[in-house]
Amino acid sequence: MTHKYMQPVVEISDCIPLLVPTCFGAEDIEQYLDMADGVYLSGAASNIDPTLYGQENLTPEKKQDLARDLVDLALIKGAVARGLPLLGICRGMQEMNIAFGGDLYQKVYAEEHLDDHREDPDTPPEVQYGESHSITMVKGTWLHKLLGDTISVNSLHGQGVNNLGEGVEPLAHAEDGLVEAIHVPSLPQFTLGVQWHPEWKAMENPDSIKIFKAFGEACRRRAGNDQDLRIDKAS
Ligand SMILES: N[C@@H](CCC(=O)NCCCC(=O)O)C(=O)O
Repeated sequence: MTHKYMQPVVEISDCIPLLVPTCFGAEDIEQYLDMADGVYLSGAASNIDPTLYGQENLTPEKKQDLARDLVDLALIKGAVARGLPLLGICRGMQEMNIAFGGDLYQKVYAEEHLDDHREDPDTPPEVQYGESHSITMVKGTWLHKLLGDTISVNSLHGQGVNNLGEGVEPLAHAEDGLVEAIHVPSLPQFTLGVQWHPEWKAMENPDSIKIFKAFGEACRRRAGNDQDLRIDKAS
């Protein structure tokens, strides 16, 4: 978990991060969840083990991280059971879809009907995380109310959501139709997965600010602590 992912959760969501190590298995997940008011799943370069969604591995040249897969799937299932808000970014959104029984395109770039959503790794980070394409929100959804009809997003992924998991619904699509945001509207809590990276320079992006604020508010509602009780705001 890098500073890039943590900073907006601290500075915009106004949450206190509690990091869950992925190297000790999922045994202690319930104890971590006892201390949490929400679950935030970051992106990462590794691909999810496709046997977890019933497919053979079509990208053996790519890194996997089964330890993270197992911990994050357990975190998602625990968060669902406990009514904890869920925010997943990029790989985190892909994990959410798999946790609900969905699957992925293992190579979005090899699908004839889809564009290549990968970054150019030979360019500087500012270029890799720069605006890449537009997405259109599904009308009538809460994300449409929050962000409007369309926004521009960055794009740094080779895989993408194909069949949606049970109860998972799309909130936004890319120009080629690829699912760019999901939620699980049958659940009472805030759920949001996004395929782009709102955490990148989030303070400079009004759409990212709205997303991280919404997550923070959902966490505070879950904690039963809507009011801002910070000492520096008390006087
Ligand atoms: N392997 C998946 C993961 C995509 C992803 O999360 N990329 C982010 C990597 C860099 C970062 O964390 O900022 C895929 O390729 O679809």
